[in-house]
Amino acid sequence: MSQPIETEPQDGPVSATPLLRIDGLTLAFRGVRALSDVSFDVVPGSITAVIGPNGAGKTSLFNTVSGFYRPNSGQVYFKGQDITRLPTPQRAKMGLGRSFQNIALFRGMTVLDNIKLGRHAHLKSNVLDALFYMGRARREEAALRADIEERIIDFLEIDHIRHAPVSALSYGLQKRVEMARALAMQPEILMLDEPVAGMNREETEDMARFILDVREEWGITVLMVEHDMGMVMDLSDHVVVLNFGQVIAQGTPAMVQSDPEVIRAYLGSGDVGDLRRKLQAGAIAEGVV
Ligand SMILES: Nc1ncnc2c1ncn2[C@@H]1O[C@H](COP(=O)(O)OP(=O)(O)OP(=O)(O)O)[C@@H](O)[C@H]1O
Repeated sequence: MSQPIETEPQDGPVSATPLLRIDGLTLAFRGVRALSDVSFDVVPGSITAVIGPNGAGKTSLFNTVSGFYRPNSGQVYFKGQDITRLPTPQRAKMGLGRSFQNIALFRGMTVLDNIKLGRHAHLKSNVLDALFYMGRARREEAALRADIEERIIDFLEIDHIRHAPVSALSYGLQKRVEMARALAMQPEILMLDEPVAGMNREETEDMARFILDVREEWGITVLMVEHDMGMVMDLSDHVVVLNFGQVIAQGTPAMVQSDPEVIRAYLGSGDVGDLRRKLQAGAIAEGVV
């Protein structure tokens, strides 16, 4: 039985038990090390971003945390419990929700039906549970579910498309529906894999607002992988930088933006994107690289 974990005592505000702790994760594919001894904490109520050049290991990390990959070594703790060996659906039931880099919706189904699918993480799964899960309790849960779905639809401003097939929607709206489905799982932590990839400026700003509101209004902790540096730096409380499967820096956006190793990693990979633009007025101009 795993023991609950606490963070090291810190200066400043009272330290909280991390909602998610990544502890020494190593993952290799036929000799290729995708992750090497990766460790960091996600504090409850935070927005934490994982960034890094192409091939740095971000998706591998997400897949390991959500249970699609088994690490070669290291642990993942969620709410103080070791979930490293737990199957994906059980992680979801515990409150770990995620969206995918490439939209994973049922394209022929309506928006509402896709959102309803999110609830399956909470369906009773064994026979005894099913036998007791009848009558009043069931009706009450159905009413509660409908209420949650309505709140999500309202929150994400997708009422006008609730009966539209997903395949008829713009890319930006599909990403929003994917977020709605993840919220329907009633997660405590929402893992977003490139939430604004492929979006235009307006769609990106909308999504950024929703991510902030998910934290502010719903109290959900957010862990995201994102290439859009402007958004990462604007939204995040904590940024973890991966390069070749290793954590090369972590801290506040201001700290990682001026970290010479981070700048070198991005410049070296050619995957500079708008980091260069963001940094030009700062660290690069100051000659740290
Ligand atoms: N299923 C797999 N089989 C073999 N190698 C893999 C697999 N998935 C990832 N890798 C390798 O692991 C390393 C990390 O890849 P990963 O996709 O996690 O990086 P990433 O940071 O998400 O990249 P991107 O920003 O391009 O999405 C790369 O060298 C990649 O080729």
